[in-house]
Amino acid sequence: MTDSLYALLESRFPNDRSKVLLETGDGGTVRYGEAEAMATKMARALSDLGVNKGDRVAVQVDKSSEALVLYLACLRAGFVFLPMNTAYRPDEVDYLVGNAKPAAIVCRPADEETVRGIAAKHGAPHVLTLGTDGSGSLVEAANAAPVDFPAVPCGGDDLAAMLYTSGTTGKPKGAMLTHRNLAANGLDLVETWHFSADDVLLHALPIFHAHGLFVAVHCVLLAGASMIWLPGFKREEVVRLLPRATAFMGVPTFYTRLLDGDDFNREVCAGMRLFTAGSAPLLAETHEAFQARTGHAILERYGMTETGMLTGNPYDAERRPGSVGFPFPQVEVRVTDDQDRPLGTDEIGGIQVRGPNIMKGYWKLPEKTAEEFTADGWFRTGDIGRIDDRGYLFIVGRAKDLVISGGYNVYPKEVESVIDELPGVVESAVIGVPHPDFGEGVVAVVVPEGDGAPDEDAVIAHCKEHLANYKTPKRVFFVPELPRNTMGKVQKAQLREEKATLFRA
Ligand SMILES: Nc1ncnc2c1ncn2[C@@H]1O[C@H](COP(=O)(O)OP(=O)(O)OP(=O)(O)O)[C@@H](O)[C@H]1O
Repeated sequence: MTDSLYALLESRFPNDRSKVLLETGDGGTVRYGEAEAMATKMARALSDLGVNKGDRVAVQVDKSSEALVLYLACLRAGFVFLPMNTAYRPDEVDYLVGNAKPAAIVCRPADEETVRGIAAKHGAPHVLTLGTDGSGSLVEAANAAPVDFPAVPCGGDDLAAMLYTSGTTGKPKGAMLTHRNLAANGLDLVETWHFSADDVLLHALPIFHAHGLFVAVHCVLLAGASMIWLPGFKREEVVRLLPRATAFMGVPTFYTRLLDGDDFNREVCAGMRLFTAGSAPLLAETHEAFQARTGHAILERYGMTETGMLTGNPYDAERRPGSVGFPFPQVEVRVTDDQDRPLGTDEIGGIQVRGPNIMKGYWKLPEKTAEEFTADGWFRTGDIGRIDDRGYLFIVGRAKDLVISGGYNVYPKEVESVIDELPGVVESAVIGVPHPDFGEGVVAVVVPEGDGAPDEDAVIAHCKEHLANYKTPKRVFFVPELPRNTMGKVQKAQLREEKATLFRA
């Protein structure tokens, strides 16, 4: 008996292994049977080097079909897959390698020399390379290995993957995800979102993050479905290939970019049954514009690296713009006060979650882990929200974004919503920056649209009309666009840094 995620996935693979698992945008294909055989050979090659069950395999490579096969190989062998953001610079890789102590590092061929230096410094025994065209020493070693490596039995509690998160608040922490965590969440999603063997998912997300790696890939594998595998999000490619797909998963910026041209329309989406969004809040107006253009209501869901997916708008009932919907079947969600006491309908507090999907803890940080869980096993997400009388969850902000001005709590999301109502405003980001009197002063950064955009005084006047004075921005700045990372998250830390000395005498 094994609770290995690999065993579960394999049990769901189509009987006919000649079915296409993925197709690359330029017509190349990988069949289920080929992926299985190659994963076996890669597992064998890494194992022959001395990588053992429970060892971390750190990976910083561009998206390719081989990179996906490497993930499967690690699951098969019981290695802990540790994907790294492709944008990480050597210092960041150095930190992660020093912290995670991987037995092997797989990197882009061009980074080999740098990574070898990092590996030597931290005693990581093996460095292998993987290029986007299937080149590199990892594939060479796998090609030379026999198709002979029985799947390693794993317990539900054994680690399957480790993803580093929250670089925005200090040093990144490794979220330890077990076979049970990933399996439970994957099964919830496949069922809730009605994935079947007939689905074709257009995959344009990165795979170093939970969204593209777990949410998207597990839905496909657990349903025995297929995917079109793009190296990244390119608007023209997505518009070209959508007519061949049934499902698409994106971060909000994917959707605003798709809407940015008339060639994206109902016809392109005729065969689609599901669009999902997450990783960052989807603006209600994007949701509405998308529905008007395509007839599809984007299904917004909410999750975290540490927890997998937590809630989502319903598949069969109303998908409400601005809400992140209901808990997935195996997930419990509550909103609490500072003392972990559950709050009532529409009361705003910390979002806490519980279920088989919640991580085991932060790697080598037992104290930090203990802080994030209540005594009875609820995980503190750090997000702030409310649940309405129909059970829909709304995210109001993030605890780490909270601004405390003159002793009062200001939830940036509330102020942003008021500013965003103004004609001529595309979107806004509200931050707190050091202020000599108030501790923190509220500052708004606004993206204007067209000629009718309001000026600083107009934004402040509008806020004063709808919000208490302490919530009203003291200053307003205009920028052509907000700084975002690859997952579409607004980089508030960067904005705070830019404005850090604004109120200094
Ligand atoms: N649909 C959504 N609406 C609003 N916020 C969301 C949504 N989905 C995810 N989020 C936000 O993303 C957070 C989870 O993001 P993630 O685990 O990627 O790391 P992070 O905390 O943003 O930090 P880092 O990117 O530095 O790792 C959630 O806690 C929530 O704040």
